[in-house]
Amino acid sequence: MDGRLVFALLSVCFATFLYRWRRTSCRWPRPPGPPGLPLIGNILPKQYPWEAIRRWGHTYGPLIRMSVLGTPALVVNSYEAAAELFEKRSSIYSQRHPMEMILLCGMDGGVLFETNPVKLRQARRLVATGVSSRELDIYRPQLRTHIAKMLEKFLHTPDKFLDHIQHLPGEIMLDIAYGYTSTGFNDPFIKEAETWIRNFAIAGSVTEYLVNWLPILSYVPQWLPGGAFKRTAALWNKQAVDFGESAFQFVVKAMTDGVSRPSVVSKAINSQDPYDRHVIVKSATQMVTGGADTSVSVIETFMLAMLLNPEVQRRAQDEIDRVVGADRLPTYSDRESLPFVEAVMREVMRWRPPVPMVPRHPTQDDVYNGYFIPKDTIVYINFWAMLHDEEKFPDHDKFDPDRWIGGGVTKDIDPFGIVFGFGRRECPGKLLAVELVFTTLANILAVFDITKARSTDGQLMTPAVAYSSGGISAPLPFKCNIKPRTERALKLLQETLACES
Ligand code: HEM
Repeated sequence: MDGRLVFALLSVCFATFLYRWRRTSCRWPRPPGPPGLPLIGNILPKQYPWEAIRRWGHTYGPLIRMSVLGTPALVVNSYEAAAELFEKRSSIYSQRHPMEMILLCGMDGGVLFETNPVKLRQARRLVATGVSSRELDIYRPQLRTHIAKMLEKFLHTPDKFLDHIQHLPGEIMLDIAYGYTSTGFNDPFIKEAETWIRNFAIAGSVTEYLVNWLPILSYVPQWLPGGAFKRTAALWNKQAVDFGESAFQFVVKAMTDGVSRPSVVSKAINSQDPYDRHVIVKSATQMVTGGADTSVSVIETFMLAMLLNPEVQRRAQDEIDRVVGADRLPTYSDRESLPFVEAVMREVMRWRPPVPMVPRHPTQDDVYNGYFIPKDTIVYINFWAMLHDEEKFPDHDKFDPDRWIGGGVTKDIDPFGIVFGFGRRECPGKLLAVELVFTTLANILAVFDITKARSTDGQLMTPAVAYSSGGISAPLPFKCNIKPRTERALKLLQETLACES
């Protein structure tokens, strides 16, 4: 080999070594963490990794260092550390890189994973202004109609209640994002959206795909054994692109034909301050996925909690009967007058937060509490650990809305201040989510009793509290009995439906 080439190579190696040595021999220690296996590092349990990491916190404290297949990661388990890093130091901790599987599936960019600051600002603006409190006034009647229609489905096919809940937020999000009205169960567009939502949740899971921790695997050809994930990614990529494009084109055509309805996308297309087309297409699809599965999980958790805690259900229903009366169904404007229903909603979010952890990527080296956090570490915010902190929530795994009655709710324990994230990347759909969830919960309570179902041999069945372990965690399928509470409640529902139609 040419001597100059050897010299150049040696120089590069030496410079790399020096750079790494300088960073690792930095005078600050790294945060503590569980010892890992050589090369493999730490092995995260496939089920509920956030709970395992919460328990590690008993030994290692609020910041936990891990390494998975050579990729360094840090998990923030406490509210105090999260508020400091993601709010006070948000200029360092507001970046989110797409995981490798998300990249392979073409689900990167948009509001969730844009790394270009100009496009990210556009994307945040698009969603934040699209579902601001002013815009919600426009969408409120649609929201109520969708909820009333779901209650009607509960009435006719109560055993399919999980399907009905699954469809509700997706239909609302398609309506708000694109002005699209679903034609029912077999609506092809809804099906496309649901496929995209499902694919997205799996691709973004911390434990589902090895390539998310070992990006070099993305070079494995599709046809090799072990390359199946590449075939999956190619299919999901096509589905993601097809869905984003057809949804966007639906709005463009409706606008051209003069029949478009108010929507986030039509508002963005008409904006005086123009948006990049890609930003609109990707951010709108991510709004659908960001708003759908999260809200589904919350409503399903509510059903499970009511089933398992009949006395809580009765107290919430009594409050609605007392405050709202028997002449109408509850609306969002009743929220302040229904403190126990509010406490139920708060406890649902705390007990089983739909998004247990999210990743961020510091854009520069940092030191927190005497610990060194290097720039390229993936930093996970463990919302689950914050909401299951035994010191703040005694008997933390018990569903107990009374935690929220009578005392002040400080920021460090308020689930509404935690489950939607922190700082500049906080969920931009928070207002919509809270309104959607509150209105749905209050209306279900007003119209229906939720009780245990019976098995074929007549025994009452108590469902297990078992959840999926993807990026968004939701109850595994369970059965329950849904019956209208009174003739009066039924009549009110029918009147509401007639009025909305
Ligand atoms: C109960 C329902 C919901 C929960 C628990 C939830 C939770 C979250 C969380 C934890 C994040 C990440 C925040 C962070 O990094 O700190 C997020 C981001 C996001 N959410 Fe929500 N969300 C919900 C509903 C919605 C709705 C209805 C929308 C519709 C507009 C939405 C759209 C988004 C978007 C677009 C992002 C990405 C923001 C960014 O990365 O800058 N979410 N959400």
